[in-house]
Amino acid sequence: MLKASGHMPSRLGFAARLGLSPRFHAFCARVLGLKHIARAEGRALFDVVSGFVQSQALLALVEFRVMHRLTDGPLSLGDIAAFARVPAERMAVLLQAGAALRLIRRRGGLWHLTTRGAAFLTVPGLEAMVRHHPVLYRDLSDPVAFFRGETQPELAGFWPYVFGAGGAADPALAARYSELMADSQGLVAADTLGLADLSKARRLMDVGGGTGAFLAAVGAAHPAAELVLFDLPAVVPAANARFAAAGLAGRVKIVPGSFRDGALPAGADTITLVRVLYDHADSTVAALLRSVFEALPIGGRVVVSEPMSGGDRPDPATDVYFSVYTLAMQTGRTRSAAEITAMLAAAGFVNMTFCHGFRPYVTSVVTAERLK
Ligand SMILES: C[S@@+](CC[C@H](N)C(=O)[O-])C[C@H]1O[C@@H](n2cnc3c(N)ncnc32)[C@H](O)[C@@H]1O
Repeated sequence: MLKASGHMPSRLGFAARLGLSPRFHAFCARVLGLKHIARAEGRALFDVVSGFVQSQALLALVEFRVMHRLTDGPLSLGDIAAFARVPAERMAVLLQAGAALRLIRRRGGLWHLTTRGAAFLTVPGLEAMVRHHPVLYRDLSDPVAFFRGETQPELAGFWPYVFGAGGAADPALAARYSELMADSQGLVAADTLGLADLSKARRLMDVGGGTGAFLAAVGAAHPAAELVLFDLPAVVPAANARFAAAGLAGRVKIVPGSFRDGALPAGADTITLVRVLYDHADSTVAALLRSVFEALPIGGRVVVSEPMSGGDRPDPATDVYFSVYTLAMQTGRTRSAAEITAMLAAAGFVNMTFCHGFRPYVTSVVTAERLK
């Protein structure tokens, strides 16, 4: 335990040395201006300390379908306790927590849905993500052993394709993870199309395109582009139905295959990799980027879209959530734009551009060109 009044390592920065001094904290608590900063910092610190309880309270509200039921109108504590089959005094604690998280609120003795609670229900993929979290939560139950690499995370089994095409041979499993991905693809597609100008793409191939949600969005935004979907054989059948429903069946070619097992099909002038790189180890990504380079013509362009680490400026969303999530997957890694740029350069690409995401926890984009 560090004693503030005792010896302090001289290599500590000035701000950290101040932060370790109880006298400095006492001083801040007395001085107007500094007092507000100290309180805000204290709150932020407590949010970090209590974050796991917040997310478990949210999961309970979701599993009891409290917010869903409130979309039909306000309800009393007794009604909610009855349909959730929870003793009223315990449900009162959960509802109070939900109100503190601004997901619901109490007015006139009844519980109502708030704008934030309604947004939670309507943002595609958010509820599915929360319901999927018990797996990640179990994986992190012993964080010391987890970070030492002494555990066998369950998440690695949830995303079996990261170990090779054979891992995704089970159609039921493939359908389960494809659904989770497709649910959240709406936001990713909207932000990717806002960050990268794809208007010049004549033939666009989406590698690791899942069930085609991104290509459907590209097809709607760019009616003249020809579209190609490349993904594992177990994943692509579900894409047919999506393209037929979107009236895109005639414009999309589906190519089943694994980018680990050989060259990518040539012919596209633009190749997109949406939430693909962060699933895989550096060696797999290096080989994939080289295959993308080989498949593109001179003048061709690659577009990488996924949540990225903040690198030198750590990002509270991506560097905590996605970095730990991809670590639990065992093969994945949440890379910064600088790391992705360096890997693109190593594959032969030039003219890299980085478009910082509007919502970095949804996606950011790096593009690059093949010029020789
Ligand atoms: C995280 S999902 C992203 C799906 C989609 N791009 C999206 O953003 O919703 C990764 C995708 O890469 C595909 N994938 C993984 N390994 C692959 C491989 N070796 N060859 C082709 N596709 C692969 C998976 O099947 C999956 O559809």
